[in-house]
Amino acid sequence: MSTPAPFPTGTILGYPRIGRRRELKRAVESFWKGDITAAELERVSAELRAATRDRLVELGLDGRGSAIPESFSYYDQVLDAAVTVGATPARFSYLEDAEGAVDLAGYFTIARGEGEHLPVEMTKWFDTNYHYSVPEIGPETNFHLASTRLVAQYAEAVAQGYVTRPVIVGPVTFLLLSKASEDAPEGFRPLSRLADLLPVYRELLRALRAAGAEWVQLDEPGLVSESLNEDRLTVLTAAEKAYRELGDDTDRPQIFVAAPYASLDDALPVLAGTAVEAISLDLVRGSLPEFTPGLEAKTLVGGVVDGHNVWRGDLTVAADTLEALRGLGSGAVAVASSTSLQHVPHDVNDEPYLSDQLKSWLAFAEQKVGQIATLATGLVNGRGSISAELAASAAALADRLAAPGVHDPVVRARTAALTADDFSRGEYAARVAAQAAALNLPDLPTTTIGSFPQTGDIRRARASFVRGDITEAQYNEFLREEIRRVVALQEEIGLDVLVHGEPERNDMVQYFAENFDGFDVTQNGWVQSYGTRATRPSLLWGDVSRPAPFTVEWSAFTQSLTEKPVKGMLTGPVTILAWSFVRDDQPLAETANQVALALRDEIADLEEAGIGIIQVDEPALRELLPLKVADQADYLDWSVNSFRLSTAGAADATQIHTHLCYSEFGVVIDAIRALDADVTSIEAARSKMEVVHDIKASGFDHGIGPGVYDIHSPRVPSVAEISELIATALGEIPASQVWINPDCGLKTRGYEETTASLTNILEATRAARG
Ligand SMILES: CN1c2c(nc(N)[nH]c2=O)NC[C@@H]1CNc1ccc(C(=O)N[C@@H](CCC(=O)N[C@@H](CCC(=O)N[C@@H](CCC(=O)O)C(=O)O)C(=O)O)C(=O)O)cc1
Ligand SMILES: N[C@@H](CCS)C(=O)O
Ligand SMILES: [Zn+2]
Repeated sequence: MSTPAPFPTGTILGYPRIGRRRELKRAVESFWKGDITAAELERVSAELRAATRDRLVELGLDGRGSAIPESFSYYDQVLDAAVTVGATPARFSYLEDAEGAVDLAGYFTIARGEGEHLPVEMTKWFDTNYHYSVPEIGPETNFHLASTRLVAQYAEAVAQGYVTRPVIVGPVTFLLLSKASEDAPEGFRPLSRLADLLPVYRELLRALRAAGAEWVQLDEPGLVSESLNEDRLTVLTAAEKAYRELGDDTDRPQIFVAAPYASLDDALPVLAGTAVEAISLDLVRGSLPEFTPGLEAKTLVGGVVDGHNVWRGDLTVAADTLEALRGLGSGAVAVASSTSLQHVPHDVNDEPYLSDQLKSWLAFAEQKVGQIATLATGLVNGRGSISAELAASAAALADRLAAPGVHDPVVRARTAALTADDFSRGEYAARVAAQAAALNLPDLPTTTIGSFPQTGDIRRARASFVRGDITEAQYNEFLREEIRRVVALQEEIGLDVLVHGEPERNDMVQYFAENFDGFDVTQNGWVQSYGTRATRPSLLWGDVSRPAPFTVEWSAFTQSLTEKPVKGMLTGPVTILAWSFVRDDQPLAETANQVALALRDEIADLEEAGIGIIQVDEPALRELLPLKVADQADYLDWSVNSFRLSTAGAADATQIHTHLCYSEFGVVIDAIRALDADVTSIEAARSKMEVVHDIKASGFDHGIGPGVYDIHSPRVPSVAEISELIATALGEIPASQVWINPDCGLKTRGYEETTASLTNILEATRAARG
């Protein structure tokens, strides 16, 4: 390498790519529908990328100094890496051209499936609410450089006048996040293919260098996690091999290894011993490392601006941390976001309905870039040069900590007075007897998870109401009519425990945030959840309480329509926290208990209104599990306790359900038992009832509804298939414990497949009862 360019003093690890108004979602979905061509989609995307680069320079990043990450993705960054290295699952090989490359349509087909070809699996990305497409790797995977899209994007930036920094998931993380392909032999480990994968990365790096790239970013969060399927020594050995081999190549851009979401710990000395030129440290989640030989030759990139949350934070603390980092080695220090900013919305100033005070406490992606530019100035010109910004940040933080609502004495008194009794219900045996007498349910009771299809009509009616085009009375009557239909449908199908279908909810967390004190919701604060789907995480800024009942009216109305028991439907405290941006000025456990008490109040009112079954959903229980093993016990303790606090006020005769999905729950099965819900419905169909073995092995003795219908696909399961799943469950779990239900809510499905699937479920259940 000739005269290496220095690492930029201020940078970010990645930027939201969906567009301020979800332009990418609209363009991609239009392409899927055939309304626009691939070329038109490429044009919209190129415009988005160009606008992002321009904006990042306006906000203070160095446009010619490799500070702007090329972190765009049409759908998912892991899928991008897979198609780059030629890892097309065998069932999609028909999508490949003679060079083994797939085009844009093929790329989406791998993500979404086609006909009989199931899509690649999707699972959560570290401890975030982002979901990636899981690569499938086997001995047969023919690694080769199959896409040079990243090189083309770099060239596009150059043509725009910039020198940017291409970003790709690094080889170790890529393999750690992969699963064994269908054709792989039992026990095959994707990481065993590292030696075959590295030459492809080397070729890609050479191509980027040839195009002029000074720096490339390889994302390696796999190195911070202790929760992936390989032992630590294997991971460290792989990291050493990967970065020694890539580092020793001379014809490459300088390598920046990014390690977000926690500290690198023992992976840091490993990287320090290789030739990579820069390493990022997540100094928000992780702590400052000790002096490590080898680091003096690297640029240490301090991730001091939280990429995973929206608070403005304390810039002085960030500046102090950077100083301490500088003290660690004699090399260069730079400032960055702790993670990619893909986890936060675009712009606080794009929120017309938030108060100026709340906005002054917040930093979304644009504001965070501004903070990084400020800290970079401080690194170069000294603290004095940014004293005004440091003072403004300190003032905003002081204002936040003293604001009414952030400390509500009534809420504080309530949590302070909690005793052990508040976390426990009566004996399970007594509950079973009381519920049997109250509910009179058949063997193998059938139910659904809560939501029925959120049709375009429902979303349009809500949009009309929000815009003021229809009155509240009109909107409510529309919802009641929807509920009448859903109840009639469930009675016709023959379900035993009915639901209202959740038509009034825009989102299972945002709806609660709108009805609790201590929260605000955003108008445009979209954050990508997966592919073209996004959510608007709520802002949990203050002490939480519930001013008035809000689900009771809907549940009571529904119960008035039927003789069958209606299940009230709440979102649990852990999930509300996991899917919101949560205040960072007190332990999560304290905030979780406040939310739990707000839910407890709602449960008391539901009981009062005659609702005998109440479900408290905790799909995100597994999601917040810390990446470091040492932190997991404490998390499971407070999360389980908050669920228990929310439900322990219920009478013995009230049947408490919970529901878990979106993860594999085997590792937290003891925590699930400890929730002490009377009935737990859990995603199982998608993994062909695998979880049932864990349930049996754990001695789980409460009600359990392993899902028999994979609601992630429009496929209607046949009676025979469902019967087989029921038989598997009954082979492991006593029939007296078993409930029959789908894997999850039906909100993303259409009515046709929903009706057909539920009808088949009932037919299979009747046969099993016989
Ligand atoms: C279940 N999951 C959830 C997570 N987090 C949550 N907070 N909520 C969740 O449900 N995390 C894990 C998973 C992630 N899975 C999903 C699945 C599906 C979506 C999704 O489909 N999102 C929609 C947006 C949903 C929504 O909030 N809708 C609003 C309306 C917003 C809107 O787009 N309005 C239109 C106008 C409507 C019209 O005229 O048709 C507009 O503004 O243009 C609502 O219903 O009121 C998505 O489109 O991405 C997300 C996560
Ligand atoms: N009650 C919710 C749970 C989703 S995880 C639903 O049915 O959509
Ligand atoms: Zn679910």
